[in-house]
Amino acid sequence: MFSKELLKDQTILVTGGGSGIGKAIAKACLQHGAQVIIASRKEEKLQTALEELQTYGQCRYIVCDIREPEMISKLATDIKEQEGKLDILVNNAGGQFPSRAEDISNNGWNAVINNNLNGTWLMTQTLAKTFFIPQKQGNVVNIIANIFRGFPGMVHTGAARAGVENMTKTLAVEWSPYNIRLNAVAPGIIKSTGLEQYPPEMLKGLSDNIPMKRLGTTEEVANLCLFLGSPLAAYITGETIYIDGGQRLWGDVFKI
Ligand SMILES: CCCCC/C=C/C(=O)SCCNC(=O)CCNC(=O)[C@H](O)C(C)(C)COP(=O)(O)OP(=O)(O)OC[C@H]1O[C@@H](n2cnc3c(N)ncnc32)[C@H](O)[C@@H]1OP(=O)(O)O
Ligand SMILES: NC(=O)C1=CN([C@@H]2O[C@H](COP(=O)(O)OP(=O)(O)OC[C@H]3O[C@@H](n4cnc5c(N)ncnc54)[C@H](OP(=O)(O)O)[C@@H]3O)[C@@H](O)[C@H]2O)C=CC1
Repeated sequence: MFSKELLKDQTILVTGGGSGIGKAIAKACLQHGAQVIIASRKEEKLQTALEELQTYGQCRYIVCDIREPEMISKLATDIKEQEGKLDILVNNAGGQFPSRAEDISNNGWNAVINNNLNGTWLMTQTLAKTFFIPQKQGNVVNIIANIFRGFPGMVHTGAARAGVENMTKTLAVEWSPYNIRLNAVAPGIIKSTGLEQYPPEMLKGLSDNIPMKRLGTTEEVANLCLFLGSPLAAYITGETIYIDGGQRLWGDVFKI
Protein backbone atom coordinates (compact mmCIF):
# COMPACT_ATOMS: atom_id res chain seq x y z
CA MET A 1 0.00 0.00 0.00
CA PHE A 2 3.01 2.28 0.53
CA SER A 3 5.50 2.94 -2.26
CA LYS A 4 8.09 0.15 -2.42
CA GLU A 5 10.73 2.89 -2.20
CA LEU A 6 9.30 4.51 0.96
CA LEU A 7 12.44 3.68 2.97
CA LYS A 8 14.94 3.48 0.10
CA ASP A 9 18.56 3.89 1.27
CA GLN A 10 17.51 3.99 4.95
CA THR A 11 19.49 1.99 7.50
CA ILE A 12 17.26 0.68 10.25
CA LEU A 13 17.99 -1.10 13.53
CA VAL A 14 15.18 -3.15 15.03
CA THR A 15 15.75 -4.50 18.53
CA GLY A 16 13.94 -7.74 19.26
CA GLY A 17 13.79 -8.18 15.48
CA GLY A 18 14.22 -11.96 15.67
CA SER A 19 10.60 -12.68 16.57
CA GLY A 20 7.02 -11.47 16.60
CA ILE A 21 6.36 -7.76 16.15
CA GLY A 22 10.04 -6.90 15.66
CA LYS A 23 10.44 -9.44 12.88
CA ALA A 24 7.31 -8.08 11.15
CA ILE A 25 8.74 -4.54 11.40
CA ALA A 26 12.06 -5.71 9.96
CA LYS A 27 10.28 -7.48 7.10
CA ALA A 28 8.12 -4.43 6.28
CA CYS A 29 11.20 -2.17 6.27
CA LEU A 30 13.05 -4.53 3.94
CA GLN A 31 10.04 -4.72 1.62
CA HIS A 32 10.08 -0.92 1.41
CA GLY A 33 13.70 -0.56 0.37
CA ALA A 34 15.63 -0.28 3.65
CA GLN A 35 18.65 -2.21 4.84
CA VAL A 36 17.92 -3.68 8.26
CA ILE A 37 19.89 -4.85 11.27
CA ILE A 38 18.09 -6.94 13.86
CA ALA A 39 19.45 -7.27 17.39
CA SER A 40 18.61 -9.32 20.47
CA ARG A 41 20.12 -11.70 23.03
CA LYS A 42 19.68 -15.12 21.43
CA GLU A 43 21.81 -15.81 18.37
CA GLU A 44 19.87 -18.88 17.30
CA LYS A 45 16.63 -16.90 17.17
CA LEU A 46 18.33 -14.14 15.17
CA GLN A 47 19.88 -16.63 12.74
CA THR A 48 16.54 -18.33 12.06
CA ALA A 49 14.84 -14.98 11.50
CA LEU A 50 17.66 -13.82 9.23
CA GLU A 51 17.19 -16.81 6.94
CA GLU A 52 13.62 -15.64 6.31
CA LEU A 53 14.27 -11.88 6.32
CA GLN A 54 17.16 -11.87 3.87
CA THR A 55 14.82 -13.13 1.15
CA TYR A 56 13.24 -9.64 1.28
CA GLY A 57 16.40 -7.53 1.18
CA GLN A 58 19.71 -6.67 2.80
CA CYS A 59 19.64 -7.77 6.43
CA ARG A 60 22.05 -8.89 9.14
CA TYR A 61 22.02 -9.41 12.88
CA ILE A 62 24.02 -8.33 15.92
CA VAL A 63 23.78 -10.14 19.25
CA CYS A 64 23.09 -7.53 21.91
CA ASP A 65 21.42 -7.37 25.31
CA ILE A 66 19.89 -3.89 25.55
CA ARG A 67 20.61 -3.89 29.30
CA GLU A 68 24.38 -4.10 28.75
CA PRO A 69 26.11 -0.76 27.99
CA GLU A 70 29.26 -2.48 26.67
CA MET A 71 27.30 -4.60 24.20
CA ILE A 72 25.43 -1.51 23.01
CA SER A 73 28.71 0.35 22.53
CA LYS A 74 30.05 -2.54 20.46
CA LEU A 75 26.85 -2.63 18.42
CA ALA A 76 27.17 1.09 17.65
CA THR A 77 30.80 0.68 16.58
CA ASP A 78 29.90 -2.33 14.44
CA ILE A 79 27.17 -0.36 12.60
CA LYS A 80 29.51 2.62 12.15
CA GLU A 81 32.13 0.35 10.58
CA GLN A 82 29.77 -1.72 8.44
CA GLU A 83 26.92 0.58 7.39
CA GLY A 84 28.53 3.96 8.22
CA LYS A 85 25.22 5.48 9.32
CA LEU A 86 21.92 4.78 11.04
CA ASP A 87 18.65 6.47 10.05
CA ILE A 88 15.99 4.79 12.19
CA LEU A 89 16.07 3.00 15.55
CA VAL A 90 13.07 0.86 16.47
CA ASN A 91 13.18 0.08 20.20
CA ASN A 92 10.96 -2.98 20.18
CA ALA A 93 12.83 -5.38 22.51
CA GLY A 94 11.12 -5.86 25.81
CA GLY A 95 8.82 -7.94 27.88
CA GLN A 96 7.57 -8.69 31.35
CA PHE A 97 5.65 -11.28 33.29
CA PRO A 98 2.14 -11.14 34.73
CA SER A 99 1.94 -10.93 38.50
CA ARG A 100 -0.17 -9.37 41.20
CA ALA A 101 1.65 -6.24 42.37
CA GLU A 102 2.05 -7.53 45.92
CA ASP A 103 3.84 -10.67 44.69
CA ILE A 104 6.55 -8.96 42.62
CA SER A 105 10.01 -9.41 44.16
CA ASN A 106 12.60 -6.67 44.15
CA ASN A 107 14.57 -8.57 41.50
CA GLY A 108 11.45 -9.09 39.40
CA TRP A 109 10.65 -5.36 39.50
CA ASN A 110 14.23 -4.42 38.61
CA ALA A 111 14.43 -6.98 35.80
CA VAL A 112 11.38 -5.50 34.07
CA ILE A 113 12.41 -1.87 34.63
CA ASN A 114 15.90 -2.69 33.34
CA ASN A 115 14.62 -4.40 30.26
CA ASN A 116 11.95 -1.95 29.22
CA LEU A 117 13.00 1.45 30.55
CA ASN A 118 16.75 1.37 31.15
CA GLY A 119 17.44 -0.76 28.06
CA THR A 120 15.43 1.53 25.81
CA TRP A 121 17.15 4.59 27.28
CA LEU A 122 20.66 3.14 26.87
CA MET A 123 20.00 2.20 23.25
CA THR A 124 18.48 5.59 22.44
CA GLN A 125 21.21 7.65 24.08
CA THR A 126 24.11 5.65 22.63
CA LEU A 127 22.74 5.56 19.09
CA ALA A 128 21.75 9.21 19.15
CA LYS A 129 25.25 10.21 20.29
CA THR A 130 26.93 7.94 17.74
CA PHE A 131 24.69 8.68 14.76
CA PHE A 132 21.65 10.93 15.04
CA ILE A 133 23.17 13.96 16.78
CA PRO A 134 26.32 14.15 14.62
CA GLN A 135 24.28 13.37 11.47
CA LYS A 136 21.74 16.04 12.46
CA GLN A 137 19.08 13.58 11.40
CA GLY A 138 17.43 10.60 13.06
CA ASN A 139 14.22 8.82 13.88
CA VAL A 140 13.24 6.69 16.86
CA VAL A 141 10.12 4.54 17.21
CA ASN A 142 9.54 3.17 20.71
CA ILE A 143 7.21 0.21 21.12
CA ILE A 144 5.44 0.50 24.47
CA ALA A 145 2.07 -1.04 25.45
CA ASN A 146 -1.52 -0.07 26.11
CA ILE A 147 -1.00 1.81 29.38
CA PHE A 148 -3.90 4.23 28.84
CA ARG A 149 -5.76 2.99 31.95
CA GLY A 150 -2.68 1.81 33.83
CA PHE A 151 -1.53 -1.76 33.41
CA PRO A 152 -3.29 -3.85 36.06
CA GLY A 153 -1.61 -7.23 36.50
CA MET A 154 1.77 -5.92 35.28
CA VAL A 155 2.52 -2.76 37.26
CA HIS A 156 6.27 -3.03 36.59
CA THR A 157 5.89 -2.81 32.84
CA GLY A 158 3.19 -0.13 33.12
CA ALA A 159 5.64 2.04 35.05
CA ALA A 160 8.50 1.29 32.64
CA ARG A 161 6.43 1.98 29.52
CA ALA A 162 5.08 5.22 30.99
CA GLY A 163 8.72 6.19 31.52
CA VAL A 164 9.49 5.46 27.89
CA GLU A 165 6.46 7.45 26.76
CA ASN A 166 7.60 10.48 28.77
CA MET A 167 11.17 10.05 27.56
CA THR A 168 9.82 10.08 23.99
CA LYS A 169 8.10 13.43 24.55
CA THR A 170 11.08 14.96 26.34
CA LEU A 171 13.65 13.95 23.75
CA ALA A 172 11.34 15.01 20.92
CA VAL A 173 11.74 18.54 22.30
CA GLU A 174 15.38 18.39 23.41
CA TRP A 175 16.61 16.85 20.18
CA SER A 176 14.40 18.70 17.72
CA PRO A 177 17.31 21.07 16.86
CA TYR A 178 19.13 17.96 15.59
CA ASN A 179 16.20 17.05 13.34
CA ILE A 180 15.53 13.89 15.36
CA ARG A 181 11.94 12.70 15.58
CA LEU A 182 10.80 10.29 18.30
CA ASN A 183 7.40 8.65 18.61
CA ALA A 184 5.86 5.81 20.58
CA VAL A 185 3.60 3.02 19.38
CA ALA A 186 1.30 1.46 21.98
CA PRO A 187 0.02 -1.94 20.86
CA GLY A 188 -3.00 -3.49 22.52
CA ILE A 189 -3.02 -7.27 22.33
CA ILE A 190 -1.26 -8.52 19.27
CA LYS A 191 -1.32 -12.10 17.97
CA SER A 192 2.40 -12.67 18.30
CA THR A 193 5.08 -14.97 19.72
CA GLY A 194 5.10 -12.78 22.83
CA LEU A 195 1.70 -14.08 23.89
CA GLU A 196 3.20 -17.56 24.34
CA GLN A 197 4.64 -16.22 27.63
CA TYR A 198 1.16 -15.94 29.12
CA PRO A 199 -0.93 -18.72 30.67
CA PRO A 200 -3.82 -19.88 28.41
CA GLU A 201 -6.43 -18.89 31.02
CA MET A 202 -5.23 -15.30 30.77
CA LEU A 203 -5.64 -15.30 27.00
CA LYS A 204 -9.09 -16.91 26.93
CA GLY A 205 -11.91 -14.66 25.71
CA LEU A 206 -9.66 -11.63 25.24
CA SER A 207 -11.28 -10.60 21.96
CA ASP A 208 -14.72 -10.25 23.59
CA ASN A 209 -13.35 -7.39 25.66
CA ILE A 210 -11.93 -5.45 22.73
CA PRO A 211 -14.34 -3.14 20.84
CA MET A 212 -13.14 -4.49 17.47
CA LYS A 213 -13.59 -8.08 18.75
CA ARG A 214 -10.23 -9.36 17.58
CA LEU A 215 -6.53 -9.22 18.42
CA GLY A 216 -4.19 -7.10 16.30
CA THR A 217 -1.66 -8.54 13.88
CA THR A 218 2.08 -8.01 13.81
CA GLU A 219 1.73 -6.65 10.26
CA GLU A 220 -0.66 -3.95 11.46
CA VAL A 221 1.87 -2.79 14.05
CA ALA A 222 4.64 -2.93 11.42
CA ASN A 223 2.62 -0.71 9.04
CA LEU A 224 2.30 1.96 11.73
CA CYS A 225 6.05 1.86 12.43
CA LEU A 226 6.74 2.10 8.71
CA PHE A 227 4.60 5.22 8.52
CA LEU A 228 6.22 6.84 11.58
CA GLY A 229 9.72 6.05 10.32
CA SER A 230 9.01 7.50 6.88
CA PRO A 231 8.82 11.03 5.48
CA LEU A 232 5.02 10.64 5.44
CA ALA A 233 5.19 11.37 9.19
CA ALA A 234 7.70 14.22 8.83
CA TYR A 235 5.72 16.58 11.11
CA ILE A 236 4.88 14.03 13.81
CA THR A 237 7.10 13.91 16.90
CA GLY A 238 6.65 13.25 20.62
CA GLU A 239 3.40 11.41 19.87
CA THR A 240 2.03 8.10 21.15
CA ILE A 241 -0.21 6.22 18.76
CA TYR A 242 -2.36 3.43 20.16
CA ILE A 243 -3.00 0.44 17.92
CA ASP A 244 -5.42 -1.59 19.97
CA GLY A 245 -8.81 -1.95 18.28
CA GLY A 246 -10.21 0.52 20.82
CA GLN A 247 -9.12 -1.58 23.83
CA ARG A 248 -7.81 1.44 25.72
CA LEU A 249 -11.32 2.89 25.82
CA TRP A 250 -13.50 -0.02 26.85
CA GLY A 251 -13.56 -3.50 28.36
CA ASP A 252 -11.88 -5.44 31.15
CA VAL A 253 -8.95 -7.20 29.60
CA PHE A 254 -6.76 -8.17 32.48
CA LYS A 255 -8.11 -10.78 34.82
CA ILE A 256 -6.17 -10.42 38.04
C1 LIG B 1 -3.22 -10.62 28.59
C2 LIG B 1 -2.06 -10.47 27.72
C3 LIG B 1 -1.53 -9.06 27.69
C4 LIG B 1 -0.43 -8.92 26.74
C5 LIG B 1 0.16 -7.55 26.70
C6 LIG B 1 1.61 -7.56 26.50
C7 LIG B 1 2.21 -8.51 25.78
C8 LIG B 1 3.66 -8.53 25.61
O1 LIG B 1 4.42 -7.68 26.04
S1 LIG B 1 4.23 -9.83 24.74
C9 LIG B 1 5.98 -9.85 24.97
C10 LIG B 1 6.29 -10.89 25.95
N1 LIG B 1 7.67 -11.26 25.81
C11 LIG B 1 8.36 -11.31 26.86
O2 LIG B 1 7.93 -10.98 27.95
C12 LIG B 1 9.73 -11.82 26.63
C13 LIG B 1 10.76 -11.16 27.42
N2 LIG B 1 10.57 -11.31 28.85
C14 LIG B 1 11.54 -11.53 29.64
O3 LIG B 1 12.66 -11.69 29.16
C15 LIG B 1 11.22 -11.59 31.11
O4 LIG B 1 9.90 -11.39 31.33
C16 LIG B 1 12.08 -10.70 32.02
C17 LIG B 1 12.22 -9.30 31.54
C18 LIG B 1 11.57 -10.61 33.39
C19 LIG B 1 13.36 -11.47 32.08
O5 LIG B 1 14.34 -10.85 32.81
P1 LIG B 1 15.57 -11.68 33.36
O6 LIG B 1 16.49 -10.67 33.94
O7 LIG B 1 16.10 -12.61 32.33
O8 LIG B 1 14.83 -12.49 34.46
P2 LIG B 1 15.33 -13.53 35.50
O9 LIG B 1 14.94 -14.87 35.03
O10 LIG B 1 16.77 -13.30 35.85
O11 LIG B 1 14.45 -13.12 36.74
C20 LIG B 1 14.62 -11.90 37.42
C21 LIG B 1 13.56 -11.79 38.48
O12 LIG B 1 12.27 -11.74 37.84
C22 LIG B 1 11.45 -12.81 38.33
N3 LIG B 1 10.63 -13.35 37.26
C23 LIG B 1 10.98 -13.58 35.98
N4 LIG B 1 9.98 -14.15 35.31
C24 LIG B 1 8.96 -14.31 36.20
C25 LIG B 1 7.64 -14.85 36.12
N5 LIG B 1 7.17 -15.35 34.97
N6 LIG B 1 6.86 -14.81 37.23
C26 LIG B 1 7.32 -14.29 38.40
N7 LIG B 1 8.58 -13.77 38.55
C27 LIG B 1 9.37 -13.79 37.46
C28 LIG B 1 12.42 -13.87 38.78
O13 LIG B 1 11.84 -14.74 39.69
C29 LIG B 1 13.54 -13.03 39.38
O14 LIG B 1 13.23 -12.61 40.65
P3 LIG B 1 13.76 -13.42 41.99
O15 LIG B 1 13.19 -14.79 41.89
O16 LIG B 1 13.22 -12.63 43.14
O17 LIG B 1 15.26 -13.39 41.90
N1 LIG C 1 2.30 -9.04 21.68
C1 LIG C 1 1.62 -8.14 22.33
O1 LIG C 1 0.41 -8.28 22.53
C2 LIG C 1 2.28 -6.91 22.85
C3 LIG C 1 3.65 -6.71 22.81
N2 LIG C 1 4.19 -5.56 23.30
C4 LIG C 1 5.62 -5.32 23.24
O2 LIG C 1 6.06 -5.40 21.90
C5 LIG C 1 7.41 -5.88 21.87
C6 LIG C 1 7.50 -7.12 20.98
O3 LIG C 1 6.67 -8.12 21.54
P1 LIG C 1 6.37 -9.52 20.83
O4 LIG C 1 6.94 -9.54 19.47
O5 LIG C 1 4.94 -9.78 21.02
O6 LIG C 1 7.13 -10.50 21.82
P2 LIG C 1 8.48 -11.35 21.67
O7 LIG C 1 8.67 -11.97 23.00
O8 LIG C 1 8.42 -12.21 20.46
O9 LIG C 1 9.55 -10.22 21.41
C7 LIG C 1 10.39 -9.69 22.36
C8 LIG C 1 11.74 -9.56 21.70
O10 LIG C 1 12.58 -8.79 22.53
C9 LIG C 1 13.86 -9.42 22.60
N3 LIG C 1 14.42 -9.05 23.88
C10 LIG C 1 13.84 -9.18 25.12
N4 LIG C 1 14.66 -8.73 26.06
C11 LIG C 1 15.79 -8.29 25.43
C12 LIG C 1 17.01 -7.73 25.86
N5 LIG C 1 17.26 -7.51 27.15
N6 LIG C 1 17.93 -7.38 24.93
C13 LIG C 1 17.69 -7.59 23.63
N7 LIG C 1 16.57 -8.13 23.16
C14 LIG C 1 15.64 -8.49 24.04
C15 LIG C 1 13.60 -10.91 22.43
O11 LIG C 1 14.68 -11.57 21.80
P3 LIG C 1 15.77 -12.42 22.61
O12 LIG C 1 15.02 -13.39 23.45
O13 LIG C 1 16.61 -13.04 21.52
O14 LIG C 1 16.55 -11.44 23.39
C16 LIG C 1 12.41 -10.91 21.48
O15 LIG C 1 12.82 -10.97 20.12
C17 LIG C 1 7.81 -6.12 23.32
O16 LIG C 1 8.42 -4.98 23.85
C18 LIG C 1 6.45 -6.36 23.96
O17 LIG C 1 6.46 -6.22 25.33
C19 LIG C 1 3.43 -4.57 23.85
C20 LIG C 1 2.09 -4.73 23.91
C21 LIG C 1 1.42 -5.91 23.46
